[in-house]
Amino acid sequence: MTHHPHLIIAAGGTGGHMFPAQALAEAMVRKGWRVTLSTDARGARYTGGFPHVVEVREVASASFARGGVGAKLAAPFRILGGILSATLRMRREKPAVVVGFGGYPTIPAVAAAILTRRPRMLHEQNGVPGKVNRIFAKRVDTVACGTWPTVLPEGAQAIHTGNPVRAAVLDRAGAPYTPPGDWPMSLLVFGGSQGAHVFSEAVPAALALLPEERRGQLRVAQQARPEDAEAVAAAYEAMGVRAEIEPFFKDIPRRLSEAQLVICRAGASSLADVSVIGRPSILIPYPFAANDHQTANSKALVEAEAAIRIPQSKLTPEALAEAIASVLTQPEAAGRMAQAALSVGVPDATERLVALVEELAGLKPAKTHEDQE
Ligand SMILES: CC(=O)N[C@H]1[C@@H](OP(=O)(O)OP(=O)(O)OC[C@H]2O[C@@H](n3ccc(=O)[nH]c3=O)[C@H](O)[C@@H]2O)O[C@H](CO)[C@@H](O)[C@@H]1O
Repeated sequence: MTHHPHLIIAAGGTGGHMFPAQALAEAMVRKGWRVTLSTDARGARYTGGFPHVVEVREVASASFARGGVGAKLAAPFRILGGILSATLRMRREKPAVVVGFGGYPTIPAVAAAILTRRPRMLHEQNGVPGKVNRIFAKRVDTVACGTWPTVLPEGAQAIHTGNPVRAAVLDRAGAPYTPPGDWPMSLLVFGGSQGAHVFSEAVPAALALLPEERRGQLRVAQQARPEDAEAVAAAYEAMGVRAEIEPFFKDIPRRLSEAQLVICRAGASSLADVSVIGRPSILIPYPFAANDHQTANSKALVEAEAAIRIPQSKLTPEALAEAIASVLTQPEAAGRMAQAALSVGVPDATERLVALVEELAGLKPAKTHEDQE
């Protein structure tokens, strides 16, 4: 019987953690590894997208943040129980590597890897780590960072891998950018996976301030929550702007590649998409994200002068209109922004994660920090 190295991937039950976990799982399965996913019931629902050879191991979900008083009191015991059974199992199984992607459901597997001294790493998607990754950051061999720089506890071993993006984004990586000119200009507006209510008022109000002839050249595609869609469509129609309004665009990669300007939040995957394809952007970080991590996420693009950041507290129609006009009326500057975005993008994030896993398993010589860019 051939020996397949065993990778345990632990990921919390939200798209933000699951998506990069899935990208790594697929790549490792292709390499002939046996992959086990450790997640909770919520995470198990995402696993439809995982390669079927991945074995899903559900852990009792025990978040301190959710549930009633009874659930909160029981949470530490459930977590301890989870750690204990994961530890006993890991002692038997001796996985080659354990990778945690963040979230409460990763506690048992990552803690067990620490207790049984298995090679282990974390992947942190955001510029400020979530609670669980912050606790474990110094007790793993490596923290692979989706966002660079990432604020980590002192002493943690950090390496920049970027956040994996989907195949449809990679197909358009660095697609030639058409700077704004006299032809129709496309403006793409989207929130995170849920959409952003503020954009439904702010963007039409900003476009209303642009000179009429400029407005006439615009083609807007805007993600809006279902309850806002009608009002947004009516606002654009009233000012003669051609607009497509959808609750969720399935073809964001194509739309990004065709956009002259993107207005979005600063979620980790959104920024990975924008920077791998390479488009100028106006970013309005979601102000209630834990530890304001979206502002941290946007740092690299803003410092590279690829993006204009407007804090939500300063998001007036005037400020947004000024930012939009500054990109759309300066084709050369817009072209430079698109190029600068590419310098932040990491199209080979999945390969970088794979290389780290192989290195931890002792299958590849360790890279020194100097080898990194
Ligand atoms: C509100 C909140 O706390 N959001 C968090 C959540 O992001 P959330 O999952 O909301 O947002 P992300 O930016 O990470 O991902 C959104 C993904 O959906 C795509 N998309 C979006 C709109 C659309 O119409 N079609 C479409 O395909 C985007 O291109 C992107 O690939 O997890 C991320 C990763 O931990 C964090 O960085 C975010 O801060």
